[in-house]
Amino acid sequence: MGCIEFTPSNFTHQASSPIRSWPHSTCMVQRSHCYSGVQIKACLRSYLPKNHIISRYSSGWLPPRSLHLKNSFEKHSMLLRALVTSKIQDVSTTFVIGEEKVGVLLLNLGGPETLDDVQPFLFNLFADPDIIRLPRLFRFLQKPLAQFISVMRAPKSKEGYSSIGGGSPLRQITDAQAEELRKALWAKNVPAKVYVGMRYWHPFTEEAIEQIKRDGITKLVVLPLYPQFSISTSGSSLRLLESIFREDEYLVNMQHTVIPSWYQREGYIKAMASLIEKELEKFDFPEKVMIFFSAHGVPLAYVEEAGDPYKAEMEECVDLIMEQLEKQRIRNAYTLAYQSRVGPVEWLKPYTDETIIELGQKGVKSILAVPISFVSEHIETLEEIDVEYKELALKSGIENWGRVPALGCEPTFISDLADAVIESLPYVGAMAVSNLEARQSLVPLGSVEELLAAYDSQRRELPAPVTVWQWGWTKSAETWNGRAAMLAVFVLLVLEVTTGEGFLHQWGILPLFH
Ligand SMILES: C=CC1=C(C)c2cc3[nH]c(cc4nc(cc5[nH]c(cc1n2)c(C)c5CCC(=O)O)C(CCC(=O)O)=C4C)c(C)c3C=C
Ligand SMILES: [Fe+2]
Repeated sequence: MGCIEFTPSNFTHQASSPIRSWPHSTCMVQRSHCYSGVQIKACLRSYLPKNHIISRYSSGWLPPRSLHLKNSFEKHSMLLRALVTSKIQDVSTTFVIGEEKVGVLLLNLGGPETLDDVQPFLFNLFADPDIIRLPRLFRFLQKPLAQFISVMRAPKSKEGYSSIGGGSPLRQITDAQAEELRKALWAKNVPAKVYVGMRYWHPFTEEAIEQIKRDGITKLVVLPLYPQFSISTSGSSLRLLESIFREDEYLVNMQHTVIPSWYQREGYIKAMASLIEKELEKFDFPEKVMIFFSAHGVPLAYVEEAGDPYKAEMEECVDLIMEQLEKQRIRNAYTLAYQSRVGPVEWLKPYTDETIIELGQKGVKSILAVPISFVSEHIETLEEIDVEYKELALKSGIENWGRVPALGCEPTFISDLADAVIESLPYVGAMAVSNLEARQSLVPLGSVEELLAAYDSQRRELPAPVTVWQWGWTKSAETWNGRAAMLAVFVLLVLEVTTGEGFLHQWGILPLFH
């Protein structure tokens, strides 16, 4: 076995945190393929930041997982790049045991821990312009509107949360995932610290960032806990992070990289497939069960007008899981639908509830629901799927219902997340790869700013706000609730202007117009 050796002479591009004692690193590249030395050098050059020196090339061999990628040097060079990345164990260790301190920031949504938290949690959610984006002229209404909607929705949301034990389990599960990820990283010789930053509830992203600063982290891997990217989830968290980074001198100089989505990773796909296989075995006739992937929806306009890659990533993710199941000789029928829509605008279709009814009408007797857009149990698995959809299915003629648990701390999954972090380490602080490379690489990476620019290059407006909300759990209430909401917002505005008191004054917005 030969090896490729290279010496990263000066990996950093920011003078504030140089790696002063980078050792001579050796990277093994397996060879069973026809690369020429020139090709491998070219490949390494394309992967490494410009100032890296490839000190010596001898030979290498490629591992089996590359063999299906035939005939394309471009593909091979990508693969080789990924291999180089994943094999640099000694370099990764250098990141943390040298003068650098590596942190991993897990981004998640957060959830109310008690019933009293529900309304303020909802306020934070609806105050997010990536959830409701008002036309520029009406931006000043964002907070009053969020206050209004959250107050109106809170009673029904509370019902939901009280039925699952009085609060969201999200914090507890995410903390456990962080701890398991930390252990997995240490077991792989990467002694990093892992932080949790929630978008809408404690521990808020701001709190995590404060801790990161106190700990003196110099290199940060940002890992949203959403397998697929959506403007409304990872995008929103990253946008917030971007604004925090911009305003803080320490953070501006801290090197970071982002793993924007990871639904395509082998470990994640295998973990999902094995959970599905295990649940299928609980049915009397496993091969007759319809595998029903149920993803959280987003308004259709996010995908069609704002360019959200969520739907495409979701569909690809389902295909990959089904391919994996096929390898495990499981060839069940399957379908993908979208749940949890809010308000009367059109969301991604088909809708989960309508699809369940249709399947019942077509004579399907057994369904295994697979929550696919989130890796923790939460209100929408524990209440919506386990209670509402199950009930609907049974009413629609489906006799057998099962549900795949969320991944949580499943070891294969956590170990794969750790690998994703390790593979991303050489990118930390390196000049970002081009958009093309980011899209093709096994772990697409880039800085927060570049990522957001790639997804939202012209800062296009997200679709018109969903101003008409449903705040009941039932769909039939939508229209009237929506009309009432519009009327109430109108009355609210009239009162504000005529009395000089109200939400806008409270937030110091309206005096601007006096
Ligand atoms: C990938 C997952 C999610 C997407 C996409 C998403 C988009 C999205 N959500 C709302 C509105 C609400 N979401 C709520 C809770 C909630 N949302 C997700 C995930 C995604 N949301 C999770 C995991 C949770 C549950 C958190 C928990 O506490 O367990 C809620 C609050 C619950 C309720 O009252 O129904 C709202 C409201 C919109 C509008 C949106 C896309 C624009
Ligand atoms: Fe949501």
